[in-house]
Amino acid sequence: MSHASTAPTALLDVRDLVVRYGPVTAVDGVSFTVAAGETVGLYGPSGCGKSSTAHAVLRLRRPQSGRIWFDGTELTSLSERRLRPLRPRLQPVFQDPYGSLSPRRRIRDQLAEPLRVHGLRAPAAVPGRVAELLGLVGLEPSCGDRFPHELSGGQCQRAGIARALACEPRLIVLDEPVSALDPSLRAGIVNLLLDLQQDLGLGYLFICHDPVLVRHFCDRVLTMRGGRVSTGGWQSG
Ligand SMILES: Nc1ncnc2c1ncn2[C@@H]1O[C@H](COP(=O)(O)OP(=O)(O)OP(=O)(O)O)[C@@H](O)[C@H]1O
Repeated sequence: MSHASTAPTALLDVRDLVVRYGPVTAVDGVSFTVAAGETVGLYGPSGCGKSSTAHAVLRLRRPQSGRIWFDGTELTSLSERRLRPLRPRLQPVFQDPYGSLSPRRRIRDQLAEPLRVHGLRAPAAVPGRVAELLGLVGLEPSCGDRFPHELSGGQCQRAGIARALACEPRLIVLDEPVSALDPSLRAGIVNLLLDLQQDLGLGYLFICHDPVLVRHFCDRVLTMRGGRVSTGGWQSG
């Protein structure tokens, strides 16, 4: 049986992905899998195609070719309408902790929104779940009453992670989630992500250009260069 016709068993299965911007080929035939509970790193220098790969996985950008399977469903051919019920299960956490949240709404309301929109909790159970989410990411209950600009960068990134968790994801795409933070705060966020993965069995696709961090954090690392994944597993630099 050929690879293309093999039924995917991984949580995420990306095959022969190609992303172009006009004449620029940003991703050139990339294939990889992420299993439930596994962290796979996409590592490489600026411009090698990491974010374009992540955006295609999140369906923020349609690839020119290739197939992306998530939890047994092929995403690339799905209409927006049929993709909608899957979206909560596949969540992003981006580099800029303030940019991931709405500046004009209290954290509590931003955590409650996906619970209501996706029907994940009955209205009466929403405040309790919001408190639970704040606790899961190590934020004081009072943080729920604040606006993003009233939180530190680290607190704000925790709130962004809580918002992703509110959707009850199976896979989180972590696009440089600590690189905008003060170095003293990074270990706290990394350890939080590792603890959450252990407790919730999450799969992580971890986009990173820091060789030390990617090695520490990931079960497997794919090194990208010029839109392609180098063969031979881990390569430094
Ligand atoms: N919207 C766009 N329009 C045109 N070219 C783009 C666009 N986004 C990315 N590119 C180009 O695609 C290539 C891959 O970029 P991409 O952002 O995916 O790489 P990256 O590894 O994530 O880099 P960085 O770490 O700097 O974000 C680069 O040559 C980049 O200039």
